[in-house]
Amino acid sequence: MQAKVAVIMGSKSDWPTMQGAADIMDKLQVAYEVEVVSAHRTPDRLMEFGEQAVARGFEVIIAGAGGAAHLPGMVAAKTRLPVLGVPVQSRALNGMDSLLSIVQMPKGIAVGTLAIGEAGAFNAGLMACQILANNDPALAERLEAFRQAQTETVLDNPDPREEA
Ligand SMILES: Nc1c(C(=O)O)ncn1[C@@H]1O[C@H](COP(=O)(O)O)[C@@H](O)[C@H]1O
Repeated sequence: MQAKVAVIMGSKSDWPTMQGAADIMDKLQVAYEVEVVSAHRTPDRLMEFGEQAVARGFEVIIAGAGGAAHLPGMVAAKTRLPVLGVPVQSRALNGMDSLLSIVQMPKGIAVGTLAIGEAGAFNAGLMACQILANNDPALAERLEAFRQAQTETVLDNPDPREEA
């Protein structure tokens, strides 16, 4: 299946966080590719990735990075594809550095910034699915079913003192 989502990250050490995006895309049967690309450590690779992303058939890019997280903004600068930025939780500053590096883009180059950490990565994957579902009725159905099941789990377990 042609992967329409690219999940890129600044380092292998980001994978435990970025796996959240993979988890929901696996669940919703959306194909993706995963690559380490770093604006700082592999700048030429980043430029090449950004230049070739449309031709490779991607429709959404999820980019996770921690600390001085320039990757999402830089890849957004090189492609018209929507970029979803995931701030990876850094040890020194708890991810506030990552968040602020990603969220405050200059007007004219957009990055959709998600929450810090694995939940943000999961939601980035979910949002990628929501974008693709606009042109994929079968995926839209799977998304509706996922949302319905989530709602039912909450409604079926209203007592906060009991295990879900
Ligand atoms: N923020 C960036 C970029 C980038 O923005 O291009 N490249 C690597 N990094 C980040 O450095 C952190 C530490 O990386 P190491 O664990 O490899 O030292 C990672 O969270 C990575 O995303």
